[in-house]
Amino acid sequence: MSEFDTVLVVDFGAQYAQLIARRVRECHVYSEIVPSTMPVPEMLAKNPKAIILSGGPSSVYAEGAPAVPVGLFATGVPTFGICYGFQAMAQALGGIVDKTGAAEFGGTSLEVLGDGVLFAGLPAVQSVWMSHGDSVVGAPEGFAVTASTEATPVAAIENPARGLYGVQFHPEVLHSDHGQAVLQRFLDAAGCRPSWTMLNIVEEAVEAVRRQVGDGRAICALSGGVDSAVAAAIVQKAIGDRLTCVFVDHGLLRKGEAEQVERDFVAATGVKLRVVDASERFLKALAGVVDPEEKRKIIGREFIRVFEDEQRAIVADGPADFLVQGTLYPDVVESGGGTGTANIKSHHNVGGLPDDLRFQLVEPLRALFKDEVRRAGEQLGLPPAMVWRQPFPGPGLGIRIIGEVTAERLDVLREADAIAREELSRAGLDRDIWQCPVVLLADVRSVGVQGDGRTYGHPVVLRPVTSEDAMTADWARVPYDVLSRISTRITNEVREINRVVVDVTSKPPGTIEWE
Ligand SMILES: Nc1ncnc2c1ncn2[C@@H]1O[C@H](COP(=O)(O)OP(=O)(O)OP(=O)(O)O)[C@@H](O)[C@H]1O
Ligand SMILES: O=c1[nH]c(=O)c2[nH+]cn([C@@H]3O[C@H](COP(=O)(O)O)[C@@H](O)[C@H]3O)c2[nH]1
Ligand SMILES: NC(=O)CC[C@H](N)C(=O)O
Ligand SMILES: [Mg+2]
Repeated sequence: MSEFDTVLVVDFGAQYAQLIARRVRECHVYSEIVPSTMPVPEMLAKNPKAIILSGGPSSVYAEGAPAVPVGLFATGVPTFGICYGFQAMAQALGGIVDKTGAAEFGGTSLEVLGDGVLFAGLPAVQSVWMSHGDSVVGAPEGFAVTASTEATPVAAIENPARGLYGVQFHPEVLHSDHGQAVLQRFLDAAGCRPSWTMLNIVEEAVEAVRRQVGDGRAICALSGGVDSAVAAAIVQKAIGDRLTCVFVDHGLLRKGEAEQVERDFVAATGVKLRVVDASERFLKALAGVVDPEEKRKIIGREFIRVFEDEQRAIVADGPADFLVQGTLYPDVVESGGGTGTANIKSHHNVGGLPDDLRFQLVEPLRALFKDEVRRAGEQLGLPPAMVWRQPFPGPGLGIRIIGEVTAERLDVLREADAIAREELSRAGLDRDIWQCPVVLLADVRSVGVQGDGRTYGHPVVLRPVTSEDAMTADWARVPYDVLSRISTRITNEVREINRVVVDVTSKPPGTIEWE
């Protein structure tokens, strides 16, 4: 018997399918996503202890709407439907789903009815987060209705004898006050043991890499950030010194970054590291380019070209056909890589990869969120400074210069960025702030007065944000005196900049980076 139980999340095209999986993992039960088109025997091969049906954009009664996989309810595996998944379950079992005109979006008050399993011991009235236009108007036979809202009389149903449960609201979002508790009750009812930890995922990942790479060789795209450091540590455990890490100085790094990464990474891990100065080729490729997606694609392509050169350079050692990247789930979903999700921006390591990629990718963290990766990093014994380092995007300062990227502009931004980082650290805010991009509006000028003379310089934008996982973010309330010190120092010390502004936009609607 496996040491831990598995819960499958059947994805009907939800924005937040991974969020469901992650909430299950927070209950110490392993969880992974499968597409709703996966046949039931394939699901059973994964030996699921329970199944969760996700939300999705379709209406169950529409033509071509994704349906519950045939035969699922006959398997006897306890199943929990959420939103679309709830509607699909109700319909499949003979209930009635319709567009009632009673749409609910956002916070909604839910009234618990009777003594069901999912709401046991929870408040009789609670706030839940809704996002639906269709409703279950008739529960299937054998099911009790266990909650309702003003607009939705059938807001939750259950048939504990069959292990089937469904809710109209989204327990996975933090805005549902007792969402995590509802999920926990389902997992308990399904008999899932809380025995899964990050250690399991590390061990599983090491095993999977061993299977994938066999006795081959790999190079790891190493950035000094937490994601690639954890990925490298996992792959090193799997294949030892058949791994070589490659850190690319693309000229878009921050002040002192190349030296710091080279020094600290090798000291902390003992992994073989090659540092490549490729700044000239990146700058050349970016000359004249202003479109963000174009920049991202160029950077993604140049990265790969550098790795190919490196592959040839270390070939004396034997060929390295595998490329390890610290890709996380948000990189994938924003690049449009989820089932039916939109392309927001092409992350260089996913949507920015060239079509003629010859490497086989090794991405042990592709299903995880940053805070989960940090926990894995701690389990692997990486030093806190590495585990807690703020994220810095692979395309670097290239996507923080709005306009063409040039060597001079990079120098200006590097100085401003170094000052902001120094002052935020000095104020002890590193752990409170997720990250603080500094953005140079290179094509914008404004009039200033300095030393009794007129200036006509550029603004920089400070973009301090707080976040749990980079999927959503809020602007950080940095104390005024800290902002004031940053502003004064930047305008005093960086001649080209005569104005500092603060970005007070959450995500959504803004993204964290400006491009
Ligand atoms: N300068 C670089 N040299 C080599 N590989 C890089 C570089 N920058 C990014 N990468 C690769 O791209 C991946 C994605 O970058 P990303 O910034 O999301 O992750 P990270 O740098 O590892 O962690 P963090 O998000 O904390 O910065 C990295 O994990 C790494 O594999
Ligand atoms: O490796 C990366 N390659 C990229 O192309 C990329 N674009 C954004 N980011 C980082 O991802 C998080 C979410 O950023 P956005 O809100 O701007 O999409 C934030 O932490 C960003 O810094 C990137 N990381
Ligand atoms: N978020 C969802 O799963 C929505 C389900 C369905 N499309 C509705 O509007 O009711
Ligand atoms: Mg990074």
